[in-house]
Amino acid sequence: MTSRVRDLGTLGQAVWLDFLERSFLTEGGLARLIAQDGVTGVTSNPSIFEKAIGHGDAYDPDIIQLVEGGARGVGDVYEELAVTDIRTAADTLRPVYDQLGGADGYVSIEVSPYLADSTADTIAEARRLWTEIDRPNLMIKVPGTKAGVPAVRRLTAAGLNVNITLLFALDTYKAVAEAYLAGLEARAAGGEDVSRIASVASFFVSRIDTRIDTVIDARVKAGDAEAEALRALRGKVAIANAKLAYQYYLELITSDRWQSLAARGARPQRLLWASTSTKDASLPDVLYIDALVGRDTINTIPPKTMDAFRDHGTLAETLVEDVDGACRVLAEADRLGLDLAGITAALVVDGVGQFAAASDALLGAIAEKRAALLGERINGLRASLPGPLQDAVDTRLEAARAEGWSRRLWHGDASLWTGGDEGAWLGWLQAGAVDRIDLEDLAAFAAEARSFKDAVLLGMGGSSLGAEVIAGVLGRAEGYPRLHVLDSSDPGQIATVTAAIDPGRTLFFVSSKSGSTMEPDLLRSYFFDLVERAAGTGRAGRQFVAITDPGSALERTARTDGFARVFAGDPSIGGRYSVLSVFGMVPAAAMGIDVGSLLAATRLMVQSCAPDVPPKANPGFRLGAIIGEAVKAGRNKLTILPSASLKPIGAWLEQLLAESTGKQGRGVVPVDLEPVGDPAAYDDDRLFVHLHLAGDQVGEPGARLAALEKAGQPVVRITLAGRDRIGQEFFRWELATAVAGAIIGIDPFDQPDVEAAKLKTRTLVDAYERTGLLEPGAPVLREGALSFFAERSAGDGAALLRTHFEALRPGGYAGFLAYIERSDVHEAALARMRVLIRDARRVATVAGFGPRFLHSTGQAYKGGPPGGVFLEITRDADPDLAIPGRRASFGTVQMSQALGDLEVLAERGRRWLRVHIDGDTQAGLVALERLVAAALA
Ligand SMILES: O=P(O)(O)OC[C@H]1O[C@](O)(CO)[C@@H](O)[C@@H]1O
Repeated sequence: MTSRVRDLGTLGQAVWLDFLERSFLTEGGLARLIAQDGVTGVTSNPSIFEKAIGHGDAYDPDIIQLVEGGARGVGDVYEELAVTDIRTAADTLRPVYDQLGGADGYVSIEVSPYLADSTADTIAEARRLWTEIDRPNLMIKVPGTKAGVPAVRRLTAAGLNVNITLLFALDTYKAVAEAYLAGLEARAAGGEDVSRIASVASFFVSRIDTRIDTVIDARVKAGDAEAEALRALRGKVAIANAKLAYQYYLELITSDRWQSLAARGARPQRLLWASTSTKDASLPDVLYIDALVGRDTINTIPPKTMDAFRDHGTLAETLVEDVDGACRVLAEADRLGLDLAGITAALVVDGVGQFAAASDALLGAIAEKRAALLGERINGLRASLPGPLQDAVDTRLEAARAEGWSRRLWHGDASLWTGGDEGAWLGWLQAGAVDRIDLEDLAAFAAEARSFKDAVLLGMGGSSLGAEVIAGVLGRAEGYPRLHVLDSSDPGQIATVTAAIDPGRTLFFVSSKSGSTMEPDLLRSYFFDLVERAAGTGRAGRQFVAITDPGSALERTARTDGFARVFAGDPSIGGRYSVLSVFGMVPAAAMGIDVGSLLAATRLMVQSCAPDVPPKANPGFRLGAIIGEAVKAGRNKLTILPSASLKPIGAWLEQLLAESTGKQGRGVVPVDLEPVGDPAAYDDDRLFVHLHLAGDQVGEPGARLAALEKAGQPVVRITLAGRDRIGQEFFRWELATAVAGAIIGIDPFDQPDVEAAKLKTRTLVDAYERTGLLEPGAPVLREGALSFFAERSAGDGAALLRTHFEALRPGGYAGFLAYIERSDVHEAALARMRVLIRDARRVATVAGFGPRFLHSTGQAYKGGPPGGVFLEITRDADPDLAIPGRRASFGTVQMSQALGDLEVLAERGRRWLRVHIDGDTQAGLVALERLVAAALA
């Protein structure tokens, strides 16, 4: 059968197919084109795969199999699918390749466009694909970028077939041709065979005209004096450019340099015309086939254009016709100021961008299919946002995609944040990885832990909050110790834990990344002494376990005191990001929790947030964009509304968000444990996040969310199908916080304002050790059991409180800093006062128990957004508790912390008032509540 397409071969031009798709391959489409039209090759690119895989359901059975077969990430899924298709195409073309002795019969696959700026990464990926696909008639496509050209030389020298893509400019083509020659020469110099290597230089044609003609049309429309001359160049420049490239090729193959390689059997690098479908409907649809026919070249043609050529193409060796005319076209373009060099340079950048966008679309489509397949195995997220916020989030996600944020974040590119040392603090990204936690060792440790009735974890902030969530949400398994978290210097709180345990049958975790935090150190000495007294001198160590970063003071103490175990943290993970590392997993194991399956469930989320998942399809990025854009829109009070079983996650989220983002006068102020109210109670500074565990009652938050949503408040709903999905939220929120930090423009891994309060405390405690004195200042008022400390007096207690609350402004917030025992009763008393203030003033309210919050939200209260108005509550430590070997008691330490905290708040210009309770704390709180109500009335 005759075929006009096949006849191109008689003129020395090979025809390749610029298309690939699974069913087309498996149903014999390619084989038919080979047989009927003499097609001798196939090219693919990210856009082709996007069209093939990203739409419809042809690949779904494979995707299901891949996802179910090992919960793989989307990049892996894509590659498996692409590799399968490329192998099939290569095998279909193999007879052609064999028949032509390797002169043709190739199929091309492109390295990831994300690597276009890195020579080393391009080389590594090309080699990986070459080895994985393992076909002699494979070509690896490398972009003709600055970084791509040196890769061509190295890959050619290594014996790979290379197709250099995205060539527009003659100069780049010359550099690429040179790289091929140099690569072959390097091989020849090493005595290696050069006869089995093929290469093509893919010149993109129509895109040049599209750009130039747009400029021409604009100038003509604007009444350019040269309108006629400009119009005459429409649809001509790209072809002229290609003709000159071909002239260069003809020169090159006659050069001595080439001839000596040819004598060794080397094959010339053929020119391949790509982008040959006509984009401008006013030009002939076979323009870029008809005009580019020449010996030893290739035209890679999309199916529709091939059909058109088959129907009405013209067969003539046009490439060498009227070369002078081509020179004249380019000279005329130059005279008319059409900037071909600028346009071709921009086209390379654009081309990489387009392929990256296609890859993103494809990976996003796979991510969506994967998420649908995983169903409830992955926690859901639904957001209902007011229009402008939704628009800002969408714009951000698209910008983040175009700027490669996901990949840059995973690669530790600090320019996403402040360009500081952020890249050194990303160890948590790997924390969910299988090999990071020694599961066998943890299982052995869990078996040892069974002999204890209770476990007490001594640690602050990130060194305890994660473990507390795990204990509260997952609970201990039968036969394993009950976990008590002690993150306080409050004597009452310490006494409560002490009373709840049998010191001789309790395991103690001393948990501190830095190993130098004051509270766990004091608590360690207190409990060590207690156990020594119960178990006998020299025997306490076996009940103690340290979790700390290598080389810390705590590690040394643990060795000296004969601790049973020392678990080493990862110094590239900051405290608040450490829950999926030993800081959360070791206590989890002690509670009999199956850490392996917790991490396996978590990994589904990690993979959903992987670098190759574009931001819009990436659950962590989506949440981060919502938080970051909400902050930018003034909605910086992230109000946490968990369902009953998830309540403990609030404190962990508070630290993560506040300490990470609350600095330089910006960031999130998390609002936890504030009872949910009616829409009228809220201003427009909120973002509500509801976390719901399947099986929990919808309850208060759930029921009121709809009303809030209706009132135009932004509401995010996160759903967990099971308790073991809690790890997914740890990871999602860590990533979201890092993303929000990038949007807000701060370093989410430091805590610059925490240190100040620590220093003040230390000074006060040290002074006390020397003098036995702690000067709490003189109250401006005593009223019943309450003493008021303020900058100035203002009448009675209610009046003082009224003046205090009058400082609250829209967008500000009221804070309770309670240096009292953390208990349900106290929490409820604070909650009642919070509601009074919120409903009276329409401001957000926060509350923290001291010193616990100092290691958490304290950062944002001091360094974050202004507008905080703080009421500090202290009380007499009665009974107090002594600290072994120290003059200062726990009560003294706690009071020093309260005073140090206030000093720093005052220094930072925050509004403050301290109320000290004499005698019974509960009664004092009741009295205070009455005064607060009166003050707000
Ligand atoms: O684990 P460490 O070093 O004892 O620190 C405990 C907590 O204290 C802080 O450093 C704040 O003081 C937190 O960032 C941290 O999570």
